[in-house]
Amino acid sequence: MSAIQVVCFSWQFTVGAMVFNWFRRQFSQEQAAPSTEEQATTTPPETEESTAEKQSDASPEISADYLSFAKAAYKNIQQRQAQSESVTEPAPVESTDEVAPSKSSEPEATSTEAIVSETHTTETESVTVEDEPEATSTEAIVSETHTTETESVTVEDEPEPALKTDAQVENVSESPVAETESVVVEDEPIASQPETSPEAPDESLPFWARAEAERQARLERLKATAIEEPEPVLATTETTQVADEASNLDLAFDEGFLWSAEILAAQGRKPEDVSIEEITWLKKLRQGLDKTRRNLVNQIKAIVGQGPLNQAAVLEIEALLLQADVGVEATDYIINALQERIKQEALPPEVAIAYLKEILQDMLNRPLTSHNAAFAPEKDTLNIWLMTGVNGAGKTTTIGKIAHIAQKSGYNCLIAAADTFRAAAVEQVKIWGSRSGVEVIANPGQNTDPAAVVFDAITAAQSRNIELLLVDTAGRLQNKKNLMDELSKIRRIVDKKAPNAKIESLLVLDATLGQNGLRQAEVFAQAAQLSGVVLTKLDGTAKGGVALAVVQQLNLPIRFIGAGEGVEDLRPFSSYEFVEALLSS
Ligand SMILES: Nc1nc2c(ncn2[C@@H]2O[C@H](COP(=O)(O)OP(=O)(O)OP(=O)(O)O)[C@@H](O)[C@H]2O)c(=O)[nH]1
Repeated sequence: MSAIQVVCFSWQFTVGAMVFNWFRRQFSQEQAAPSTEEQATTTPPETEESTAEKQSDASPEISADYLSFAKAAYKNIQQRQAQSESVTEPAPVESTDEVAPSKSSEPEATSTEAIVSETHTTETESVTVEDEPEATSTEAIVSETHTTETESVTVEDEPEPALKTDAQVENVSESPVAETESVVVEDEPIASQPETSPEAPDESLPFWARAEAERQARLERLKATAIEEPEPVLATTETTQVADEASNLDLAFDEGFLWSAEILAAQGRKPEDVSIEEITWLKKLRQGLDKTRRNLVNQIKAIVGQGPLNQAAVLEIEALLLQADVGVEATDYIINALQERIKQEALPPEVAIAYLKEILQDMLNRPLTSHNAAFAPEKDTLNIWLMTGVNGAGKTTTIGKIAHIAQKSGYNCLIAAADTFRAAAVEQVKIWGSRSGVEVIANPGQNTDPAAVVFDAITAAQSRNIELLLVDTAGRLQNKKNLMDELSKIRRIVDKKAPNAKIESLLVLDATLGQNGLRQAEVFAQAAQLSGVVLTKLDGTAKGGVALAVVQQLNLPIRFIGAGEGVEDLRPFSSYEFVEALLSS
C-alpha cells in the first residue's frame, strides 16, 4: 500500500468519526440507546413538560449552567477538531487528487467522481464531475476573553479535506483554550455523577447533568426490554472534568451559539456530544425564522403580557397568526387552547409564551400518532422515497440534500430522475447527484415514460444493495388528471416491483407560498398517497407559520425542513427545535 493510500485511509477514518449522522439522531431515541442523541420529536409529552419547566424556570443559576454547558460543548468541539486536524494535516491537496480517480470506497473523502447511468437500453453515459467541497457553513464564532485581552477564535467544522482552514485550526490549537485540553481522568474524585443517582438528581449538579440524570431515569422506566448499555464511567468523568475546566474559562459566546447549545442541553444532550453541525444548523434555523418571529412573537408577547386575554386581544392574536400563514383551522385551535388557560388568569409573558410553545409543539407532533415517529431509512433494506411537488418548490434541491445526508450517514443511495416531463429537470438532478457522489438513473430521451425510469432504478437498486432510492417525479403536467395518472402509475410500479421496500411519499412544499402551497398540496395528497412533507425555503420568509397549517390541514408530519440553498441546508424536522426557533426571544 502506498504512502498516499495510508494517509487517505486514516483521513477517511477521521472524517467518518467526525461527520454527524443526522439520521442516527432520529434513530437513537427509538432504540432507547443510552447515547445522548435524543430528539424531542419522538417523545413529545416529556419534552413539552421539560420545556415548559425550563421556560418558567429561567433562574440565573440555570443560565449559568447553560453557559458552562456551552463552554464545555465549545471546548469539546475544539478538542475534536484539533484531534482530527492533527490526523488530517499530512494529507495535501495533491494526494487527494491523486487518489480520487482510483475510486476509493469512501465517497465522502474522495468524492471526486460520480457516475450517472442512463437507462437507455443501448447506451450508458458516464459523467465525471469535479469534487464539490463540503459546505463550509458550519461555523461557530466565539470570542474568548482573557483578563486583559480579547481574542477572536473562529471554529470551522471542516469534515472534508479542505486545507484552506488550516490556518484557522492552527489558530485554535495555539489558543490558550486548546492548551488546556488535555483531560486527566484518573484519580479525580467525582462526588456525584449523574449516572449514580438517576432517580433523584442532585440539585447541586449543573443543569445539563440534572437533565441527563432525569433522562436516564426516564429511560430506565421506559425501556424494560431494551438492551442495557451503561455509559462508561470514564466518559462521564471526562465530561465533568472538561466542563469544570471549561467553566473556568472566560468565554463570551455569540448569541446563536449560546442559544443552540441551550436547545441541545434542554434535550438532555451532554456537552461532549454536541456537534458543530447541529449548532450551525440551529443557528441557521433560528436566523431563517427571524422574519416570522419578529412579526409574530414580539407582538403576541406584548398582547399576552397585558393580563388575561379579553376579546380584543384574542382578535389581535388571531390576526397575527393568520398573517404568519398559520391558516384558519390552526389559528382556531391555537386561540381556543390559549383562551382555555389565559382567560382565567394573568400569566407573566414568559409563562404564556412557554404555554404557547407547548400548544404549537403538540400540534406539530399530532400527525405522529398515525405515522412513524422516527423517520430515517431502514438499514440493509430498500427504502424508496417518492418526492413530489410542483416545479420550483425545491424538489430537486431537496433530493440532492437528502442524498448528501444519506451518503454521509452511511447509506447506499441512488436517485431516479423520473421527472421526464422537463428535460432540464433531469440535468439538474444529475448535478445534485454528482455533488453528493450519488448515482442517478435517467433516460436520455425527452418525455419518456417516467414509470420505466422508476422500473430501471428499482432493478439497479436491488442488484446493488441500495438502501435509499430517491425518486424525482414531475411536478406539473398539462392537467391535474395527467399528473394524478402519472403519480399513480409510478406508485403501482413501485408497489409491484419492490413489494418489500419501505416506501415514503414526501411532498415538497415551498414555505414562501404559504396557504397557496397548501392548495396545491391537496392535489398531490389525493394522487400520491402522501406520508410526509418537506418544507423548504424557511429562510427569510415571514410565512414560517405555514408549518402549523400543513400539519393541521393535511394531517401529515413534517419530515425535513430546508433553510437555504446549500447542500447542508436541509435537516430532519424536530418540532421542539422548530418551535423554540420560532418563538425564541
Ligand atoms: N432560499 C432557499 N432556496 C431554496 C431552498 N430549497 C430550494 N431552493 C431554491 O429554489 C429553487 C428551485 O429549486 P428546485 O430544486 O429546482 O425546485 P424543483 O421543485 O425541483 O423545481 P424544478 O427544478 O423546476 O422541477 C432553486 O433556486 C433552489 O436553489 C431553500 O430551502 N431555501
